Amino acid sequence: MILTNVCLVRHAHSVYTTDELDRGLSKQGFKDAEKVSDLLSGLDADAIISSPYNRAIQTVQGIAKKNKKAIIINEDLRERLLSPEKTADFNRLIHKVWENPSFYVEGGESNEVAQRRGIAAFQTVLSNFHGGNIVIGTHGNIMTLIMNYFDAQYDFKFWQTLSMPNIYQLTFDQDQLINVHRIWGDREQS
Ligand SMILES: O=C(O)[C@@H](CO)OP(=O)(O)O
Repeated sequence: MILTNVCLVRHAHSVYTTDELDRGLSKQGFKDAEKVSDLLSGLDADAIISSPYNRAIQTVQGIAKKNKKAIIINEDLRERLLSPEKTADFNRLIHKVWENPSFYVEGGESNEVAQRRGIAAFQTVLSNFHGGNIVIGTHGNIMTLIMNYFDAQYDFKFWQTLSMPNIYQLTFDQDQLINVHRIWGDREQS
């Protein structure tokens, strides 16, 4: 049996602004990104991949350095776009998109649409690095949607429990998810 391990890393803390692309980690975020590197230091990573958003890149920069790997940017691992405008009622909208997978606001992505592009990217990574250890720097919603595709227990409630950062290791036999292990533990909670 040839197993592929994928560590999905939800980025560390970043102070929210509408600048999705460039805003980086906060002071606490940088501290926690070091803990991410420590926790993953035993992993002999074959590839470090990231969303193009700075906060995701900065979270996996340390582990890329340790493994002497350049970070591969994958646009389709960016966070799902809830709305192109700053939404006045984030809570209402996030509930709505998770209640109804095809619901979207003009210019935004439904759960179905975001999951489709996240999964397409994820499956390409799985086949390109078959049998390897992969680290992916990404975001809360798109990470939950990817995990949800393989196992429905990863849902809105799961997303609500995800701290910044967080790390889940998914183990695959071919394209079958056979194990999920949370690597970011209570000891590391910030
Ligand atoms: O935008 C952010 O900093 C937060 C919002 O909660 O996380 P994510 O990128 O995982 O959506």
